[in-house]
Amino acid sequence: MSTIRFDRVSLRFPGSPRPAVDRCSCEIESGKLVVILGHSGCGKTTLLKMVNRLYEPTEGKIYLGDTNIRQIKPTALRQQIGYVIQQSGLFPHMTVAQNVGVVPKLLGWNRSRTQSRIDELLTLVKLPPNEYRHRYPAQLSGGQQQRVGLARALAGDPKVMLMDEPFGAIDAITRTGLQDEILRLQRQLNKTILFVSHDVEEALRLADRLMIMENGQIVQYDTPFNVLTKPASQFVHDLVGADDMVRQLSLLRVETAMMNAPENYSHNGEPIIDRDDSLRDALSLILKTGAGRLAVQDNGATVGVLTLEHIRDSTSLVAST
Ligand SMILES: Nc1ncnc2c1ncn2[C@@H]1O[C@H](COP(=O)(O)OP(=O)(O)OP(=O)(O)O)[C@@H](O)[C@H]1O
Repeated sequence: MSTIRFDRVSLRFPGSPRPAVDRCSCEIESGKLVVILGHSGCGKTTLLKMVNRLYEPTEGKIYLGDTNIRQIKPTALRQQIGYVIQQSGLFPHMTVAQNVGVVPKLLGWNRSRTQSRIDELLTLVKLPPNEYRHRYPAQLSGGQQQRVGLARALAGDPKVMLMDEPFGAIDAITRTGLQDEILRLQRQLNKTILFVSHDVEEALRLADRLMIMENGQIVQYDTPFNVLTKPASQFVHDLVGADDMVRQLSLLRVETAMMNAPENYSHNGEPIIDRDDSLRDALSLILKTGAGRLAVQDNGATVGVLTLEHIRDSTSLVAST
């Protein structure tokens, strides 16, 4: 089990008047992507760094599955947890292949297993191994460096990934592409991911669950849809921009409002939309084609249907808050 559970976790840095993380309790379900969202200084990174024991809580406990992480040696723990940070953290004097091979080497894998894992991972993050294997980090763009950082974090096949503003320093267009990659990879790999962001659009786009933090505390932990439609406080409402409907339609994914396809559903020529597309895209497709409903697809398979009513239901919920 790769559930992460925080049990009344606090951390007060020495000499600080108030805790950076204050009595946080919550459970991250196995296989979910949870985005920690909040203003600068609210404790996001501090909470994240306690999971791989870069910081130790001053109170409370953190469990990985059923095990209190204090019972796991930090080095062993970090081999089980992938870690991606903003500035990729690649070793500049090592090639791409050597960087990705760091954890397999630590785990004592032989040369051929390590090499094939490196090629598999570079292919997974869309960097053709023949072209990129021998390059140094300085010979890559910022977005490519982050892809290598991601491949490196995935190398030991960890069940848990910690990602601390991994795309924070990347331009907006590359960033959207990398977010798409994360969604695609997550469908394929099903990791438990804790992802820190202070970008609302990124958070709403990626998260299965949003963890909203304010002054070291978790003030709401829910799906993006519920956070937008039922913000727990004025602070959350203002943070996520809960009264801008058009913006919300462009941020919420089709899958948040669709109805799952019935078991015997067969595609009948309806216009097709991807489950990761926005509700705004879906609305314009309905208006453009005049279709009664859209077939929602994932990798060519129909997984749901979406009608104007589904979209209207989601916006009327928003409007009523
Ligand atoms: N090593 C440290 N020693 C003392 N105080 C710290 C330390 N690291 C962080 N803090 C303080 O703890 C609080 C939370 O910091 P943290 O880095 O977790 O915030 P954050 O939400 O990740 O912010 P940002 O979005 O700016 O990265 C801040 O007030 C910060 O100044």
